[in-house]
Amino acid sequence: ELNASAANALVPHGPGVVTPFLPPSICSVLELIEPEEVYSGYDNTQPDTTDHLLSSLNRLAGKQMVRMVKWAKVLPGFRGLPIEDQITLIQYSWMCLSSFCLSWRSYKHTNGQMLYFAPDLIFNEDRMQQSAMYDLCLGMRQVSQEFLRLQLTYDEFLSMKVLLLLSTVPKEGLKNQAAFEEMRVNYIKELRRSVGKATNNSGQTWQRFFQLTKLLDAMHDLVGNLLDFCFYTFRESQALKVEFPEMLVEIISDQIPKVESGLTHTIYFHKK
Ligand SMILES: Cc1noc(COc2cccc(F)c2F)c1-c1ccc(CNS(=O)(=O)C2(C)CC2)cc1
Repeated sequence: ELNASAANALVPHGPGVVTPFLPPSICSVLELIEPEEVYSGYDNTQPDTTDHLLSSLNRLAGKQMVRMVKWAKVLPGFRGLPIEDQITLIQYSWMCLSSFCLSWRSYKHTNGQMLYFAPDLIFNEDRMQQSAMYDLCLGMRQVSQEFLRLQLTYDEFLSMKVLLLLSTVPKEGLKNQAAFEEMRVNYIKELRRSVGKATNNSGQTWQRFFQLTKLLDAMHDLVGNLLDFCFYTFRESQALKVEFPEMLVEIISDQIPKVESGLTHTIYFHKK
């Protein structure tokens, strides 16, 4: 259907001369709307105590969330969903999106050696130990090392990220389930196109598509553990002296009862 619309989008300029007007490709829009990197404002003069590290991560997450919502609002197809569904999808997937972007930055900037939360907040081994979530950090680092092994391309990363936004839904379904499913199918096609470009449409395309969809499934298991840690830290934030910005308080308070009463459903590409 893109070809048909592209064909009749040919703009005639006088007899016989036709200048093709092609709508921007989805991947070029995704590149355009991708948010800039965010600084954490980490105070390096302070000791790397657990509460200082985690409070700084939370401040950074809050800043990232503002940009994530702005990104979703200009994401092709997302505006067409009912506002309640937009809020639900962002609320259910924010940790997954945040972690996936962390893996990409860690891959791009440190070749998967460290966790590149922000240009001014990079976790080496010591900080991972100090953060009280060493295993979670190792899990995230493994994802970025998988990006390195696969030599994940930017376009593959961008279409995979949209699929993560569209992977956790209410068990009882969204307000407009059909519009959601159409959007999801379109971004699966977009991922397929990006993989085709990365493999020069060789026989490797389907194998790579299989590997990338396996990687997306693996994100959910890691993020489930992250959310558990998040909900625990949130509940004990006073005792642990870990600060949460207003943006996160809002999202987490809304999300905890839904996750803990089993109202959320994660869409996997592959059977367990
Ligand atoms: C910012 C940011 N860039 O990536 C990520 C997600 O990835 C991880 C986050 C922490 C440890 C990991 F190993 C991750 F991989 C975030 C992020 C930071 C804080 C919170 C909410 N706070 S929280 O309770 O979950 C906590 C972590 C402070 C304890 C949510 C996301």
